[in-house]
Amino acid sequence: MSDSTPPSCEPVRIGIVSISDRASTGVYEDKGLPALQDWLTRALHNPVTFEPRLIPDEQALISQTLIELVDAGCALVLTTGGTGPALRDVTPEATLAVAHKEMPGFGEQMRQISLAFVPTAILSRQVAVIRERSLIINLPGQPKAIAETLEGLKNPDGSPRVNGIFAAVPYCIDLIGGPYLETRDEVCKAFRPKNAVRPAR
Ligand SMILES: Nc1ncnc2c1ncn2[C@@H]1O[C@H](COP(=O)(O)OP(=O)(O)OP(=O)(O)O)[C@@H](O)[C@H]1O
Ligand SMILES: Nc1nc2c(c(=O)[nH]1)N[C@H]1C(S)=C(S)[C@@H](COP(=O)(O)O)O[C@H]1N2
Repeated sequence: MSDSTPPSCEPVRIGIVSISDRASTGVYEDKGLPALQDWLTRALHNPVTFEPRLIPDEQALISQTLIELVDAGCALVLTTGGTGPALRDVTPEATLAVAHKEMPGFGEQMRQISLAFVPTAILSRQVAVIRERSLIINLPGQPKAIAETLEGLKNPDGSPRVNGIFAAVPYCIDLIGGPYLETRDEVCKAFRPKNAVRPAR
């Protein structure tokens, strides 16, 4: 726990899944897992136990991995890669196959944010779902897309220009009975309705 960790911070287990045929077979170095871990470590005060997985674009294996991570107690699972239109891109199908509820707002907002960065943002079919007490979110495979979609776009003075999707993640996890996530405002200011904000202890 770092010095800046509020004393009340609950520990959280987070699954991070990089889905790439080439990174998983060593054709190129995987940059997805380090990017996910770095961003989440910067954004969260909570002590995090990461559950990292690097797997190829195989639908059954992706679904099985997501189920295992939920069963292992991950309150949040973030995937990167395999959301596009290519024949091997099946991450959304594998995610929907394990869904108990769909959360379409996350995909809609991520495509909106990504349009501020690349015109091909509309090619990402990314989805988010709830399975049991876990929120599973697909992010695009470009490593830089991870911070872009989670954090959004900032003005030169650091104020948010387009809200990243992570702003809504802590309250979503509250609502499914997970740990209370506390973010570093300079990276991502989480939004909760007033009655859901826990007073500092
Ligand atoms: N895990 C990763 N590590 C590093 N770069 C990646 C990774 N995943 C994707 N990229 C980069 O982002 C681009 C788009 O990602 P996408 O998920 O569409 O990969 P892809 O073209 O289907 O190939 P693969 O599944 O073999 O990574 C890739 O071509 C690659 O340059
Ligand atoms: N923020 C952001 N979103 C992005 C991109 C990006 O570079 N940044 N790349 C786009 C591209 S080129 C594609 S093909 C789709 C799907 O990417 P994936 O198959 O790597 O998941 O994500 C899109 N979304």
